[in-house]
Amino acid sequence: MTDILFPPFLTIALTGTPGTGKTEVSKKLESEGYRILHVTEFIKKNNIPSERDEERDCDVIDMDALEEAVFDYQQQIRKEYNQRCFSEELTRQDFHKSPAHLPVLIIESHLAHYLCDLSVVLRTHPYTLKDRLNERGYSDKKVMENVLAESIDVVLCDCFDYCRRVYEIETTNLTIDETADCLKELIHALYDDEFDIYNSLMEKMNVTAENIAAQSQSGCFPISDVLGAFEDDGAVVYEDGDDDVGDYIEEQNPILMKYVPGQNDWSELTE
Ligand SMILES: Nc1ncnc2c1ncn2[C@@H]1O[C@H](COP(=O)(O)OP(=O)(O)O)[C@@H](O)[C@H]1O
Repeated sequence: MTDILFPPFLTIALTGTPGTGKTEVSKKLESEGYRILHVTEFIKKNNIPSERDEERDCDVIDMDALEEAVFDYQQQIRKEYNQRCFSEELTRQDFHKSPAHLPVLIIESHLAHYLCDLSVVLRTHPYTLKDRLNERGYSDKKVMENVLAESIDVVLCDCFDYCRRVYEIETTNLTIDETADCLKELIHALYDDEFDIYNSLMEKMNVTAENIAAQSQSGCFPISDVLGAFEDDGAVVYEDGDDDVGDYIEEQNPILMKYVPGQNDWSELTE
């Protein structure tokens, strides 16, 4: 029962230097029913403030405002998901049967790793990236800035500063569909892995369906409320921000895994 009442809802960043395929790959997943938040569209829709940097030919976003708006959005879809999960009595097995049943939101943007603590970085060989960005009509300066950033792992290094788990998919010799397949394989395995960690935390804290039922009519409420309630009873809560489970396993990290087609076994993510 506990898994029905408390499915962890994962938010995963799909990040990478511009031109590495984030938009195309996420659109492919979206067409199959996965939940995707495209940050560029989200910024426009929610009127997130930004300033134009003419010299670098880009917009500088107010990250605090973006973070707040994304957090509100996550809360909303997490609540919708929990209600659905409860009313349809979804089980752990169901989560993998349809993308709509999987409690995962993918945030797609070169800024996404500032908003999540799990990230997947798409990588592309700088020569290939250069061609793609030229085709996009970027100025020589902007092409070089991005190609250099890809060469020296700028996004990857940022991920290590901001995220507790980091995965790379080398896409240079993959098609968009193949990259999307790698990503799907990874997020399903990652979800199972996080689920096990989450359950072990629940067990440690003696959070059972009976305990929860005693506290809530519906069984649908934010995990922070539950953790708070058990903390009042003397339970130890690993907390540093809003991701309690994340902090619990923080000592294992940072972890970096690279996707090698045909060789990865995502079922053993933590090893
Ligand atoms: N794996 C790939 N193979 C071939 N072309 C790709 C691949 N990934 C992306 N592209 C092409 O590169 C360009 C940039 O892709 P896009 O998804 O817009 O990147 P991003 O969102 O990371 O900036 C597009 O024209 C896209 O079709």
